[in-house]
Amino acid sequence: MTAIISVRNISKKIKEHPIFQDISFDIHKGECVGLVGHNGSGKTMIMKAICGFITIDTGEIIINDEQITCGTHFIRDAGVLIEAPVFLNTITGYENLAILANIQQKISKEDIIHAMQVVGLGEAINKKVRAYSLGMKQKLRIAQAIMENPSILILDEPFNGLDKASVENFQCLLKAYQEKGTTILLTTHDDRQITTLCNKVYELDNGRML
Ligand SMILES: Nc1ncnc2c1ncn2[C@@H]1O[C@H](COP(=O)(O)OP(=O)(O)OP(=O)(O)O)[C@@H](O)[C@H]1O
Repeated sequence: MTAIISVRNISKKIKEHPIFQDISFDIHKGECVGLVGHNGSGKTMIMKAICGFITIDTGEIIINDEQITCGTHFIRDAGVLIEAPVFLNTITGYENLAILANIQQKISKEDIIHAMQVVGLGEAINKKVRAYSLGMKQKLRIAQAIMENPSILILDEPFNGLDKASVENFQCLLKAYQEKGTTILLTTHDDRQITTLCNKVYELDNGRML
């Protein structure tokens, strides 16, 4: 079976400091793969490379048979949650997502509202983002990642800031996505999420795969 995401021998240095070295792995359709490792081990940077947000020095990244190249070929049909997006505080959560949805023009108002409801923001659709709590902002980021019903999800510590019930809700959501064939790459520092969700786990130490 051809891999949806194929990472082949990628390496990157910044100012002679190795960020990640000789990383290779494949992710097949419907798999949920976990990247784990201590702070600064390179998880986020590898995810950024996979999305085409940063350059790599060597190796290649192939997604759905297309080579990812920073600046020209970004990941497509993917929901990405890496670092905090800049939400506008003075408008509602819904309006923020509507602005972002307008870029691709793939989804309707109902799709945005549905995404907000499934992550547990049903009551906060028309609330200004400045009145959102930390966990609510995290749910808005998740809603943004899933709203276009992407075939790939790249999620960097998606459970951060979520309460217990919201963690369980999001786990169920990810399981459902996986069952319908969504390919998922996630990082988390919580072993329970890895055990519950991931088919495969890759551990990083100082930019190298163990
Ligand atoms: N913009 C940057 N310029 C230089 N070095 C950077 C930059 N961003 C990250 N790094 C370095 O890259 C290495 C890997 O960082 P990365 O953010 O990928 O770690 P991580 O495994 O995601 O950590 P955490 O668990 O804390 O999120 C670290 O040594 C970090 O200092």
